[in-house]
Amino acid sequence: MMMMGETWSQLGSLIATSMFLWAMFDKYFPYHLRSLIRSHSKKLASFVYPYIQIKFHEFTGEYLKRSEAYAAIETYLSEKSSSEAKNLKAVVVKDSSQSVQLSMDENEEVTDEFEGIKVWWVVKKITPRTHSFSFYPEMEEKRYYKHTFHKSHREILKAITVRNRQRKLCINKSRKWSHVTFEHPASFDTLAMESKKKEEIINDLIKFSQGKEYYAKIGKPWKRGYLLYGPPGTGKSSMIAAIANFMNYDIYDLELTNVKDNTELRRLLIEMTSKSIIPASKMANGEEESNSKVTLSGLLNFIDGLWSACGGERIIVFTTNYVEKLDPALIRRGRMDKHIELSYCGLEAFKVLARNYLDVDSHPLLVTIGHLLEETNITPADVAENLMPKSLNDDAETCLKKLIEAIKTAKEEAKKKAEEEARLKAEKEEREKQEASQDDVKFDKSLAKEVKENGVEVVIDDKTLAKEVKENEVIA
Ligand SMILES: Nc1ncnc2c1ncn2[C@@H]1O[C@H](COP(=O)(O)OP(=O)(O)OP(=O)(O)O)[C@@H](O)[C@H]1O
Ligand SMILES: [Mg+2]
Repeated sequence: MMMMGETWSQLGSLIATSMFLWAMFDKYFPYHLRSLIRSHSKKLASFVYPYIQIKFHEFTGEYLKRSEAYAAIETYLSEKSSSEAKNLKAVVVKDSSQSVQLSMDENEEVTDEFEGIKVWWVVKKITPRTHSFSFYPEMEEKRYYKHTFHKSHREILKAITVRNRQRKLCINKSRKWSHVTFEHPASFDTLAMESKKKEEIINDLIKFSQGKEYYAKIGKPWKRGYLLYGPPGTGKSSMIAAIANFMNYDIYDLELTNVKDNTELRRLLIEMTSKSIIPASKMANGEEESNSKVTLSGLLNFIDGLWSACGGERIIVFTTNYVEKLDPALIRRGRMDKHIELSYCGLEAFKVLARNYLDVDSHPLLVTIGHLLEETNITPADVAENLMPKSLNDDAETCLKKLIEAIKTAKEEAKKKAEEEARLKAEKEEREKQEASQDDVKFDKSLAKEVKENGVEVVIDDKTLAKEVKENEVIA
């Protein structure tokens, strides 16, 4: 640590000397010689100071908002600095806890290792040179964290930054995309579904992300369509978030009812960046199509055409609660390459939720719940809701018992619903039967009337009618 500080101060004086020499050169050397020296001086500077520095200022923007990056670094370094740094300051955390957090004092330096790369952090303070009197001199001081690393790591850090870059959630409002930071915590780890199915999806995504050359070779656009289907609350939206997080993609949540016409749709689609995912859904009754000038099938057709012309990887995820009601043309392979069913909660999915929500890996009640889940249709959303502790006294066992009760209730309700449906079905069938026989009577009566008007005797049964008709024909 000391060594680093010393090296920097030596470098500082070396740079000051070169600045003086530079001014001399600038004044006395001819232009072409100056430009030659300038090009070499860059190499020299990077040779004598082979480090890259990044500053994170505490206050940013027009309204001097406290930077989230600065706050995050402060929190991150508070633990490190309390064991390493000699000069610390105590800050009261402004949340409900009102706890005290130790952070680095000005000019204090902390060494850190990031993915095997040595980096240094130092906090600096700028005090403005002002002659005016201020009641709050500390308000005018500006702090920043300086992050230093060797320039040989530039590429690796760049790759890490890309990997950790913040994802965007874009929505189309008043003809343009506007975005907020996408911070959904869903991941494949937290997604409740069978591990085999999960692995299959992950492998598919990895294969797709590595497929740039392959797609180019087979002459297909680098895009993939997923169809997620299943009842409400089975994790379709959660899976879209997990895919975006896993792939590091931005989400373009296209609201078709906000799109004026096809020209606007086309422009919005072209403006989408690479590495993006577009969710689309269809309601069962086609409601969206009546409200919107552009339709889902229109969107899919555009995507087929437009995305073929733009490079870059893109995923479209289509979700529905009613796969059986979809037009097969919408979900044919090539458009929706992989069809994934999200279903009611089974034992394996439940175990993911129990680990997530209660930190429970094994418990005697899991067997009971497993049996109950086999006999009952309950969504992961309902299971999750029941697993969540609702009061300070709720421990894992209380929550599991609550879930057992909820599954039993759901089972009971499903039984009642099935019985009710069976009763309604029987009633309907009975009604239809009666209506059919009334129709027969009506038909017979009108036939009888007609026959009578034509001077033929009333006939009731089919055989007699057939005979009568035959005879009439013969007479005719
Ligand atoms: N498979 C799952 N794994 C983890 N959590 C889930 C899962 N399914 C549902 N949940 C929980 O239930 C909530 C609702 O789920 P989600 O929004 O993903 O359902 P959905 O299938 O998209 O429903 P809808 O068809 O109504 O859009 C989620 O926020 C999550 O907490
Ligand atoms: Mg959803």
